[in-house]
Amino acid sequence: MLKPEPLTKESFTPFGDVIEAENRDYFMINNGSTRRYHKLATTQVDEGSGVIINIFQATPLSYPLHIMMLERHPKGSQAFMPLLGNDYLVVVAPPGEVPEPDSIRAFHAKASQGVNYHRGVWHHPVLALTPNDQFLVVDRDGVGNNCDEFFFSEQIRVILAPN
Ligand SMILES: NC(=O)N[C@@H](O)C(=O)O
Ligand code: NI
Repeated sequence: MLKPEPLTKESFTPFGDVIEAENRDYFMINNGSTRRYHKLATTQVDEGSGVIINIFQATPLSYPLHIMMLERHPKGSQAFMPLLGNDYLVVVAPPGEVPEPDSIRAFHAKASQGVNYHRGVWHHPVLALTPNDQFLVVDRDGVGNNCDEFFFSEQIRVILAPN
């Protein structure tokens, strides 16, 4: 059974960045009225591609969830930031030719935390916990395929239990 662990900058390092203000460095801007939590994550795109900003509106899958597939974006990073104040789940595996079932990890992301998957990191499509939840998504826009999907064989039973 795959149980989500708390999402922290340190624990997520093999997969990308955590976008959050809590306990992060900042400097003051706008004449002292604003804290700038600077460069919490960086976007990665291949030569000649651009970075776009989207909103994903997602509905929860049913849990416990049989993780049947993971995907990766070989040409660029992909960041998710919750917009409506809800926690969500993140399921990832390290970059590699195919995702290794034993290396799959799940994280419980707080509503104040975003994630930035580095290019090539295997991840499950967005896992909302609240109906019609919305996320700001920053990712790559360019020519060519930027989404590889990998489906596990029937015998591989990775079950995500959120609580
Ligand atoms: N396919 C798509 O745009 N969404 C996925 O990449 C995802 O990570 O949710
Ligand atoms: Ni994705």
